[in-house]
Amino acid sequence: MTSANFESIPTLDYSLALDKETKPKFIAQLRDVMINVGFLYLENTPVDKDIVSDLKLQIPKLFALPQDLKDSLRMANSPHFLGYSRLGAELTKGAVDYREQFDFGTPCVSCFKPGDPDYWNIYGPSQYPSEDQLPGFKRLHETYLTQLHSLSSNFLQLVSEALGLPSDTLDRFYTSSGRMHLTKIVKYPVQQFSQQGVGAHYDGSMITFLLQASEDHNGLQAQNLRGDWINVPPKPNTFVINFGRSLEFVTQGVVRATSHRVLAPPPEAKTPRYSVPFFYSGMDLEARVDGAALENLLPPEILKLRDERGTLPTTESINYSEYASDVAGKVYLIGRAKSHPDVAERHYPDLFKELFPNGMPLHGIAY
Ligand SMILES: O=C(O)CCC(=O)C(=O)O
Ligand SMILES: [Fe+2]
Repeated sequence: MTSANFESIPTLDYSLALDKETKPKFIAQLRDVMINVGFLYLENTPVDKDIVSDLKLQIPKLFALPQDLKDSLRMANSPHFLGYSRLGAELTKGAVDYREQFDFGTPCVSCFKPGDPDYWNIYGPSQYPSEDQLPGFKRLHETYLTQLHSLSSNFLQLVSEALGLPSDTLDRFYTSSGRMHLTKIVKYPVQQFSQQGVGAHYDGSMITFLLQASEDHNGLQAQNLRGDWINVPPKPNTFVINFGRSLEFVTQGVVRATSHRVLAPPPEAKTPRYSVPFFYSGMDLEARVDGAALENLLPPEILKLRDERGTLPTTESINYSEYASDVAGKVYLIGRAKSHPDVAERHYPDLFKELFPNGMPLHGIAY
């Protein structure tokens, strides 16, 4: 068994899950890791290695586009919170994040109609540089997203099985085909002084698949049950998987949403750090993912493992607690609005006033 006070991040071999003989071993390892650690490296996935290496080559070119072109794709254009954010535009836990990023969704057409709840407007089309500006990028990235989407839905089934439930149990939160999953392409430039790349937080998505696209950079850290920060260094040919608050809520705390953060590269790093998180976040907008959702389904022996692990006495992350009372779409919108108040002010003025009664914040709330 791994310890909830882990000192390093375990690695799971996805190929074990694809073979009938070895699948039970994989499921047992996954159960242990998702209850005690909430973070893992996944190796031997079916994601095409050539697509991953082509994407890694394209990322510096994406950020090297002229600043006015990047600004023309700014997130404030988009009610779906998709687009470009300049360095320092995002806030986590009351402080500026030193990262520059593009947020994209899996291909999606907005289904929002006037009169719908405002959170129906959070899924919609992405803003890409044109084919002339960055040849091949959109097609490559969308192919990558298709593969990550397929890996996510297969992995979610393994999570259900590791909970001792039928493999399609968690699919009920993702029933419609038109949902959008969120991804970011992120650049953390070298900083002269110690700075947060992104502050301590939980993810809201059920599962996050992170590609650490700069092989030689530390920076990502996960928090164990004692509150210590543990390095999650890049490991070639793997994805880092972590679980988010919606899965923690829906499993009544069995699966750990693990607090994590990124330290910006220090001057000796010399080069920026790049990363690509893919959030399996496109749940049904009206889904409730509170503890009642799977009530009476979770087997007592699984709940016992949770109780033996204990709960977190110390954490620096407190976000996404709204899952206890609001539907998934609303919680997603609140999280996005708190991270990007300028987008919220423009496209969701009523919500902006509710969240920021004193006007545009100098510092964000805990997202
Ligand atoms: O860039 C990373 O390595 C992690 C980013 C992250 O945790 C996030 O965007 O939620
Ligand atoms: Fe995260």
